[in-house]
Amino acid sequence: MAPNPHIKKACNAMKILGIQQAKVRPVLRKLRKTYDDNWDFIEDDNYSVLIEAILAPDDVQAIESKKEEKKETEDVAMNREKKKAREQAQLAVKDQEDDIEEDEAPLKRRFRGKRERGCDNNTSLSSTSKTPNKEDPKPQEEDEDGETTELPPLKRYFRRTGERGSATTVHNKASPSFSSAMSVEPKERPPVILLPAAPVVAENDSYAGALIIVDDEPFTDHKPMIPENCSARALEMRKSNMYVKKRDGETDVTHTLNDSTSKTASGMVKAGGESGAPAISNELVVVPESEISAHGWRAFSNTKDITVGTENIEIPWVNEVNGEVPSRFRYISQSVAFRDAAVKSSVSSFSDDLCCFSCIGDCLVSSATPCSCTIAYRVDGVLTEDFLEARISEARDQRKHDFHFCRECPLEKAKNEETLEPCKGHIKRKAIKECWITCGCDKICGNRLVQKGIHNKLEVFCTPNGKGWGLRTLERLPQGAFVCEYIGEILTIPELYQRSMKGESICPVMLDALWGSDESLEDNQSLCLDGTRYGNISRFLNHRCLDANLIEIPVHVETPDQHYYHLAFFTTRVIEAMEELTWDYGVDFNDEDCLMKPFDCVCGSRFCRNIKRSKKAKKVMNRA
Ligand SMILES: C[S@@+](CC[C@H](N)C(=O)[O-])C[C@H]1O[C@@H](n2cnc3c(N)ncnc32)[C@H](O)[C@@H]1O
Repeated sequence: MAPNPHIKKACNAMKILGIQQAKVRPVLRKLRKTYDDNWDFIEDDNYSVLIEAILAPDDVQAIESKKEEKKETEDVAMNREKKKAREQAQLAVKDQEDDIEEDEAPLKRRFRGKRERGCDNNTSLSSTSKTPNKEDPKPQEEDEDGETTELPPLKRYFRRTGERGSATTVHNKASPSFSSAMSVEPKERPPVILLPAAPVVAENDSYAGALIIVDDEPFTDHKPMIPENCSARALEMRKSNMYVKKRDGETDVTHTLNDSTSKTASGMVKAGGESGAPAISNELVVVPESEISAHGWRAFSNTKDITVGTENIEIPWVNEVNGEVPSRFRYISQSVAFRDAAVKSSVSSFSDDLCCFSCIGDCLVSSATPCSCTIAYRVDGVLTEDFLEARISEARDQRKHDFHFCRECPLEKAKNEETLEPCKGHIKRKAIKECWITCGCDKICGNRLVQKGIHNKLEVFCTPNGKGWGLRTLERLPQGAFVCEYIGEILTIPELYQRSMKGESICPVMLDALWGSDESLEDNQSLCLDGTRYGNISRFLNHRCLDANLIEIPVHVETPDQHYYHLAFFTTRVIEAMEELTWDYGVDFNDEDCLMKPFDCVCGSRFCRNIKRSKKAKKVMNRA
């Protein structure tokens, strides 16, 4: 029988608190009986019922009535028992902490790829993933016991007195044991922030669940994080997660977990409940505040919309696997040139033959003049079957690959080696040309699809099989549908190499569809996109060898200059709701020169290129 995912989730949550599975399971069994298998109750409020029941196992019945009581008086702060339970749990964590070798700053850990632990999988294509059994391409199954050697996330982020690294202070009057476990008193206290590992989603509010400690910084800097029009409901929902520390005139006023009102000097935010005792969050992460921008904050805390309002629709993120949050990046919905890239978008550079000057209305439906731009879209907003099939077969069938070869390949030149290696070739790709403002048609024209942006319901989620974060659709998508564009910084190839040389994480996609067709490609014309620092949801798309459900197609919109184009992802087949979206990065897992840091592919495709196969199997694959 398949393991019950709720049980696994509960055990994982308890493991984070240092409570072993053996203790959890029997109590869970009791609770399930008591609650008629209603997991909502058990999972509510970060398993508070379960924690209580574990620490007072004979009291399940009492807990139930307590729970009801709590429901009635929604804002009454957590009762003593619960607080005690949490303190004890924190203490347990603290005790285990002694074994941990602390050798790097907590923030680094948070942002660095930690594929082994699930989702802290820095988006960069250059991080290393969990090493799977290369002989077994199957995505790694969730394995309860398989994680026993790993450190629970909570432990990793807590520091203790006297430890190295950036010192942090967390005052916690409500929970002395917790406080003492975390207090470090350096000569100069740097500002710190507590991140809730699993932020709360607030309904009808764009801000949710962040927890702030502002120290020695004007509070106004953090204003965007706590909108003044924040709803009472949102405040309530966050009360268990938000604490504000503020320098109030000459006095350093610390509003702590135990304060009756956590109120800023300006009176802007009241984080405490009516009872005056905000609950302690059991999944706090201490990070130096100095390294988190206000924008970064929004990205972390807003589970409801990772795009921070920049897209047509909200795109939530969820983590049902562990307590990690997505790595820091700035969300942008349009690519931006980093520095040297020659990207020219001017109306004057469009000659009449580059646009459908004489079209009227919608180019896809008006038949008076055949539109010179349209080649790919159908009136129902998807790619024509012929166009899509041709692109898929070009991409997947190596025999149909048509290559351009550069005289001096930008990729080879950027290596700065003594001898210039010959170009390895760039696949010729047919591009879509969309109508633009220079065309005669209307804005509603069906040949303006990619430029209108994302319109499907998508979600960023933590994959359960070691790939880190991924992107999935929340609705059924037809074949040939536009999903999203690869957005990032537009870099020249020399700029990309500079980043790579510095050891920076990079997540590049080459815009090389026309390299080699142009005899004299200048340095500032050989371009790529890097979504690491600035990017959109496409930075969460994971790789799948060959039979991915998305394909990337070049799209020209506002730049007749062919060196820069948009790279848009379309569905290769019907995709059901909740399916992960993937594309074939085109990585050669044997290429040691590859700019992208290698990862061990767990795509699960039977065509996976990262598996050592017998010659016979390879032949079969090539024939497929
Ligand atoms: C563009 S990012 C994709 C998002 C990423 N999973 C994250 O958590 O931010 C690319 C990185 O994801 C991981 N990844 C993507 N596809 C993978 C696969 N098929 N198998 C293992 N890791 C994968 C690799 O670490 C890769 O460097």
